[in-house]
Amino acid sequence: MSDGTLELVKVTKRYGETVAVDAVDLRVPAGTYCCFLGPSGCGKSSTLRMIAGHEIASSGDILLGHGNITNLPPSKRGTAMMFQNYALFPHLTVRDNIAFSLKMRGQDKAARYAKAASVMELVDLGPFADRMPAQLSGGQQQRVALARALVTDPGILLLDEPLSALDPFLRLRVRTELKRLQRELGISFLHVTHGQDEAMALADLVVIMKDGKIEQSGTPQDVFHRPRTAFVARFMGGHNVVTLEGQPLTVRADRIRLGQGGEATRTLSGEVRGVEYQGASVTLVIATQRAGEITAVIPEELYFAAAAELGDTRTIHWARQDEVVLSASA
Ligand SMILES: Nc1ncnc2c1ncn2[C@@H]1O[C@H](COP(=O)(O)OP(=O)(O)OP(=O)(O)O)[C@@H](O)[C@H]1O
Repeated sequence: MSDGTLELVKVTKRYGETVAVDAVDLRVPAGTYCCFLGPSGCGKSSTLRMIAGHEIASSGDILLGHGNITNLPPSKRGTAMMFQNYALFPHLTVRDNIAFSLKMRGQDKAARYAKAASVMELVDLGPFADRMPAQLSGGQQQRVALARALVTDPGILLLDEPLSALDPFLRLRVRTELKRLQRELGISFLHVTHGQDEAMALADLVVIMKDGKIEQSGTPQDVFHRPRTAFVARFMGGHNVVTLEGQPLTVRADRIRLGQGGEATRTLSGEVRGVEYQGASVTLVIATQRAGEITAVIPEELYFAAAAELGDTRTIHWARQDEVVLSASA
């Protein structure tokens, strides 16, 4: 297995007039679970495909371990990619699907079947070795795709929306499984997703992209506690973005409380526009004059001590230390 620290240096991808990835710099230390997060079209998949070698960078350098892999063919990079649609060969058994790339590399049958068996064990596919892909469930097909990517002992595994085809229940299970595998293998996983909850649950490093650029990167806690821009705060969810005294700032919805605040708090009042019971908490939307609509997530017992009806006027407050000042951005 190669040393897997990945570095992108001013990596750019242009498709004609479109700049899909714009001079991106990023360092992913070996053994990191890294999630690329961002809205559709922000350049996540293009970045991944350039790392995999399925696209060639228009400019910039991609370094893996000690080597510059920018222009190497995919099979020489020490990376492997798991595709969204799995791309399994329908006429090959699970075992032969998994062993296929070893065959392409000229390994003899005994060696490639032995390796395929060890990877099948890793992802619990042993009992299905002789089945055809059409005889597998969606979750099992997904594990074959995963095993097929891992069979070459990559230094980095690239996953493009690996969970998007699964139902919500299976998605959670496979998510746990991916994290376990990444820890067990000790290699970096680079995982493209639309889902902030997926990124928060899995990542050591979250990279939030917008318009081909990295808007912010850091641990999930960093990004959630200290979003730098309104875009990041909104994209991560659970935040209010307001402008008070000319200063854009964000405060988490779960940091807002009902009633008058004391020292070092910000107090506002407004009309209750929405009340949603969510079990452990109640979500209120309060239309304030000074800061527009504020969403407050109030623990159930605090809410029912002073329940609100639509149209009521309510005072809310938050601690100033819970405010995060935002830098100018869309
Ligand atoms: N082969 C291509 N030819 C031309 N334009 C492309 C090509 N691939 C991607 N693009 C454009 O590049 C931009 C980034 O696309 P990319 O697929 O990297 O985004 P993404 O963040 O992965 O989006 P999604 O989440 O929808 O998959 C988009 O504007 C897209 O239309």
